[in-house]
Formats: sequence, C-alpha cells, structure tokens
Amino acid sequence: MAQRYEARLSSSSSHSISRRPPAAAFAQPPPGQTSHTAALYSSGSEPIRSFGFASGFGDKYDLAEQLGSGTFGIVHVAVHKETGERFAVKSMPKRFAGDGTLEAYYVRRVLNEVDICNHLGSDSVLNEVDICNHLGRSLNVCYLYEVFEDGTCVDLVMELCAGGQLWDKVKMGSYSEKDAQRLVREMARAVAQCHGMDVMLRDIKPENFMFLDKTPDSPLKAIDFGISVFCKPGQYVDVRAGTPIYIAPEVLRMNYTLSADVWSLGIVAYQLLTGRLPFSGEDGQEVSDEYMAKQQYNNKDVFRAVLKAELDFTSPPWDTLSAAARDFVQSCLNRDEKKRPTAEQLLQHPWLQDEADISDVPFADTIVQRLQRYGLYGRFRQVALKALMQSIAEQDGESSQQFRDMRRVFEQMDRNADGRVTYSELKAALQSGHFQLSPSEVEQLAEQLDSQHSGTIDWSEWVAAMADWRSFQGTRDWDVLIGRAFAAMDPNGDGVISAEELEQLLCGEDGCEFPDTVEAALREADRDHDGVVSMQDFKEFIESKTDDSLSLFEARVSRDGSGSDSSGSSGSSDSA
Ligand SMILES: Nc1ncnc2c1ncn2[C@@H]1O[C@H](COP(=O)(O)OP(=O)(O)OP(=O)(O)O)[C@@H](O)[C@H]1O
Repeated sequence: MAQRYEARLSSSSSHSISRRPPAAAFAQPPPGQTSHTAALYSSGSEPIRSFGFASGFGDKYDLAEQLGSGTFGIVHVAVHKETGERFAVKSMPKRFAGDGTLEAYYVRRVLNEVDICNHLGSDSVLNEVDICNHLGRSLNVCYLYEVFEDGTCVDLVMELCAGGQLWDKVKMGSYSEKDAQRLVREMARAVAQCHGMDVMLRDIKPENFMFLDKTPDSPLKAIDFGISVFCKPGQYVDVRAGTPIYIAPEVLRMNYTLSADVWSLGIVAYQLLTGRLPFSGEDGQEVSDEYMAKQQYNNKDVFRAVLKAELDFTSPPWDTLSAAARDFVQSCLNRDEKKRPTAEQLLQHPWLQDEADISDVPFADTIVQRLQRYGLYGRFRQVALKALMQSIAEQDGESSQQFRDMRRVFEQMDRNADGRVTYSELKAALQSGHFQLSPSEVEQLAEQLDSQHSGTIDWSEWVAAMADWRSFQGTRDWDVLIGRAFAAMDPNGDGVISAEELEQLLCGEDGCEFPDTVEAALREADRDHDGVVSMQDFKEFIESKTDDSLSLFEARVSRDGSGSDSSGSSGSSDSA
C-alpha cells in the first residue's frame, strides 16, 4: 500500500482486524513530524484523559458489517436503532501513555479529524470541541454526524458511502473521457469547497474519495481529513505531508500553500484519464510502472520523479483524448505553483464546462446548489443576508421577478399555507424525484436553513438562501440597502453591532446555548478585532466573499429528467 507522511503506514483493508485492535497495532508518526494543525493542539495544551464527547454509542446504534480499516481506525456500518438509517462509524481505539493520559499524537489526530469535518460540515459536536464555528456544509465532503467515546475508543459517526472507492475505478485503467471528466469535476468541487473554507486537504488521492451510492451518477465524497490543515490563500505551510506519489514538488521543498492540492488533483486526473502516472523518462518510468502494478515504490525515487521526471503528455492514450483534457491536467501539473489555477478557477476550465455550464440553468435546477452555498456561509453572513434581503424587499415591495420566483417555490412547498415550511414539506419537495439527495442530506439542508432551530423554515430564511443578492451590488441604491440592513442588526442605533445584538439575532430572546456561537459569528465580520462590527466592517464583509459561485456546488438534478419539478422555475441565474 502507498505510504503516507504525517500519518504513518496504511494497513491493508483485507486484514481481518477486530473492531477494537490493541492500540499498539497503530503506527507512530515519523519522528520529528507534526502537522500544522496538530501544532495548534499541542501548543500549551494539557495532557487529557478523555475528550468529553458523548457516551452511549451502543444505545443509539447497532454495529453491522466492516467496511474497511485504516491506520487509526476500523470502519463499520452503524444502523440507527430507531430509524434504521445506515451510517459509517470509524472507531479509533484510544492510545494511552504510561501515566494514563491519552498520547498526544492520538489526541491531535482525533481532534484534527473532528475539527476539520466540523468546519466543513456538521455542527453536531461543534460546541463541545470549541475550535471552529463555521457552519458550512458541503455535499462533496463526507458528513460527520456525531462523535462518541468510552473508556477505550472514540467513534465518529459519518455519512455512509456505499458506492465504493474511486480507487477501484482508477485500477480499472483508462475508460471514457466523459467518465473521467465527471469524476474530476466532483473532486475539483470538493477541493474548491474546502479551500473556500480555508482547509487544505493535503492528501488527495483516489483512496480518499468514495461514491455515495452505487448509481452511475453517484456523487463523490472526500472521506479522510486526518492530515488536512487550516490554511488561508497565500498562507504557507512548512511541514511535509501527504502520500509521496501525489505530493507536489513544493511540498517536498517544505514551502507550500493551497495550490499543492491542485497538483495532487492533477495526478489523480491523469490516472483517471490514462490508467497510469505521468512520470516518465529516466527518473520516472519505473516509479510509475511499479506504483500502478503493485502500489509500491521507493520514496527517494518518487521524490526524484516528482521534482524532475518528464511528464508524459504524448504517449497513448493522449492522442485520443481531447486537447481540453490535456490542457486541464497540464495546468494542474505545472511545477511552478504560482502558475497553477486555483481550485475554483479549475471549475471554470473548458474541459469541465460542457455539462457544468450553469449560466442558463433555470432557478429550479439550482435550488440544491443555493442551499449548499448557504450552508457554507458562517452564521454572521447568514443573518446579514437575511437583513439585506429584508431591506431589498422593503425597497421594491417584493415585486421583482426574483422575489416572485422565490415566492412561487415557497408557496408550492408550503402545503398548508401557514407561511412556514416544515422539514417534511421541504423533504417532499427536494425528494420529488427531480433532485438526487439522500434522506440525511435533505435533513441537513433543512437544518442549515432553519437558523433559529424552530423546526420550520420561514420566508426570510428561504429568501436569504435563494436570492441572487449580488445582482443588487453596485446598483445606485446599494449603499442605502446596506445601511438599512445594518440598522436592522443594530437596533439600539449606536453605530455598531454588539455581541448582545448579535446573540439576539442568532438565537432569539433565550440567548445562545453555547457562548462560542456568538464569538465565532462576531469574528467573521469584526475585521479590526475590537469586539463589535462597525458599518464599515459590515459593508466590507458583505462585499468581500468571492468564492461562493454556484459552480462550486452540484445541482444534483436527475439527468434523465425523471420526476416532477416541484420547485418552480424561472430564468433567474446566479450572478455571484
Ligand atoms: N464514510 C465511509 N463510508 C464507507 N466506507 C468508509 C467510510 N470512511 C471510510 N471507509 C472505509 O474505511 C477505510 C478506512 O477509512 P479511513 O481511510 O478514513 O481510515 P484512516 O484510519 O483515517 O485511514 P488512513 O490510514 O488512510 O488515514 C476506507 O478505506 C474505506 O474503505
């Protein structure tokens, strides 16, 4: 199996290992190597004996068949005792130091996985872990639902990816360019979504992507965040990490940023298109052949190949592949990382465009994309957009085509016409056959819309998620609209949005259960760190987001067009 820096040697999934093997079965990190994120946890933190996660995994779930195993845990199917819904649970046996505290590397590894998954998806343990409070969700990333622990093990309950690994496709060798294009687009989306949330994956390889189900159009999900790190655009990381064969040259030189993920994506794209690795010539051919045949290689040879080997874009099957495909992969595999496109730019590349062209997709077909995008926003942005759309509605009396379209869809869903859409009404609309979503995904989309956790979605929440608010940016009235939205969030009119005002907006009269909720929301927009959001902060914050184009998300529309379109349609398109 391929070796991976930072996180030890992988064990073969064919080994029969009990669910809770002895901790000694798990390898140590290479000496002297810590991850960027891991350092966050190690610095100044006291040794701990437990994480404080909930107990009672066995009360809620039954364990079923084993799905696989990695270096840190074994993954089984977990069946929810009440609903019968199937999940994946990764059980990570605890590793104790001599004094009964948990080993530091184990702690970092568990927290890293929980932390990154929370950041990208679930908020179920967010407040207990107290690290990040972004409530974003992404449909190309495997959700983490809950975390449990007992005396011997931590259990991560995740979305079940029942469709198998991408690696199985890669092993099949080259197949249709169209197939490869669809898969690469899914992966590029996952990467762009993560980068949009300041997360560098650092371990992009076919083994870390799985299909959600067995349908030919199944979404692809990133599953392993064990060595991912937080990294903002332009921020550099200096610790080697990743799986050598997919590592970017600058990672070997220990000075890299988000673009290192784009290189790795390029290697996987090359594999999907050709069934081999790109390295050729004296430095690379052997590495390439050995790896594809046995997944074995010598690190030194690989590093030489990554840094120096010719990259082969001429041997078959390149003669039969499109020029756009070649250009795409070549642009990812540019050894000068400054010349590589960003993941978001990759989504605009002509090779990924023909099916992904969203410019004339009617509003109905982008509902799921809009919901996903809204889920990626932090809480401050979500309430700010509500206020902004309220301000726009007051201005034009909801008479514009955009409001009429949104109203029509909302009223279609609101079967009993009480002005609120229940989760089950939203589910019925989204599972109408028009969209491909699992029950738990629909549940998540509903929850992230329901900012007040009231169990229903009101009109203002729907509008905040659906609107093309950017079409108002730059208009003559823009400053007035922004000013009115700000005033709505600053009810005492003292010129700043305070923590108290924000708490009221986020959680209503009763206040927020967890103090972090307000602190994190405030941090989103408080640029000068003075504990309040001024009008200037507010305007800059609203206008700043540039990485929220709908193309980052998948429409999830049934390709055969089956099912009724219950969601209404109009010509409204994304202007972000
Ligand atoms: N959500 C999931 N749904 C289905 N199967 C999964 C899921 N997550 C993981 N698996 C299976 O379990 C295996 C091990 O999972 P994973 O790679 O996350 O473990 P790990 O200990 O983090 O491994 P690694 O050694 O790569 O870090 C995967 O290769 C896959 O076969």
